[in-house]
Parts: sequence; C-alpha cells; structure tokens
Amino acid sequence: MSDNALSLLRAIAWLPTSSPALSAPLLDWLLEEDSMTKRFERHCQKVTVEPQFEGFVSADAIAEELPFLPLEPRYWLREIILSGDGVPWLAGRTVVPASTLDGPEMMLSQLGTRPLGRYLFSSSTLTRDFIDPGVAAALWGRRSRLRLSGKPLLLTELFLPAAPLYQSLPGEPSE
Ligand SMILES: C=C(O[C@@H]1C=C(C(=O)O)C=C[C@H]1O)C(=O)O
Repeated sequence: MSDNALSLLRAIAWLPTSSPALSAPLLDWLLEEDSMTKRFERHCQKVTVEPQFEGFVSADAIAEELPFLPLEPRYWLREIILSGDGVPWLAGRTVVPASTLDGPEMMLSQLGTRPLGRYLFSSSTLTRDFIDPGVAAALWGRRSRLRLSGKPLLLTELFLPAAPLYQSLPGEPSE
C-alpha cells in the first residue's frame, strides 16, 4: 500500500489553481496554509506518522524536486504515511537540501514518528513560497516549498482515499 501511494505521489500532475477541476471546497484543503496535521486532528482522535524511508540521497533520487531546490551533493529524503485513527490518510515526501540542516534545522533529520508539521509550525522562522495543487489517479495532492530561516525544503503530499478531504467533495474516489 505505502509503495503504491508513494509511487503515485511522484506521478502527480500539477494544475494551475485556476483549473476548473479545483472546486472551492477542494482548494480550501489543498491551499491550507496552516499545519495539515493540525487540520487532520479536527477529524480524528489521533494522527500517527509511519516513516517509510529516511536518509540522505543524491540529486538523481529527487529529480522531481530538483528544479525547486539548490543543486547540492546530498539531500535528506523523508517519506511517510500519515494515518487518522490508524487509517492511512496521506502519503508525504519531504526533500531537504543538506545545507538546510545546518543549525537547529538538523532536527528535520531526526523526526522519526513525530509529524513534520509539529516541528515546522513551532518555528517562528517558517515561511512558504508556494503551494501547487495536483492530481494522480483521481487522488488529490499538493507540493509546497517551505523555508526555515530562509533555507528551503520541498514537501509533496498525496491525499489517500479515506482522507477527510474527500468527505467534503461531491463524489468520492473509488476505494
Ligand atoms: C507538513 C506537515 O506535516 C505533515 C507530516 C509529514 C511528516 O511527518 O513527514 C508530512 C506531511 C504533512 O502532511 C503539516 O502538518 O502540515
């Protein structure tokens, strides 16, 4: 399941926010500026994160993200499945240039089962450059470039069929 979700995440087709396929209720989720973890917590008792991969990779392992990040010898890659009350709701892929890890941001490479959002949204230096919506196999997704103390990281999220996002939309994806 997680391999398929993370493969689909890498196949997301990106859309302009003006796309007629993006209804207002959908954009309300996809353009969420605050923590998605916190928003999910409004729809369940417990949000949990299961890392599927965490480690340093070279630029050729992050081809999709490279146009949005500085070219460096290595990047920290984190891939996770986030669940609400044990049901998979989101696949997440975060790419952090090694230079972003200098200083307190080293914490990004030590998250384990702690949701990335808890760290990001506790920082007073967090900024967001953009959010792009997208779709893959009838599942909605988004990618964001975020910065901590001006240093970039790229986060891609794919909302899985059971995610609460789909409850607010007419018609739901097939299970
Ligand atoms: C970025 C956030 O953290 C969530 C948790 C992630 C993780 O632990 O890797 C990845 C994607 C997010 O949905 C957030 O809460 O907005």
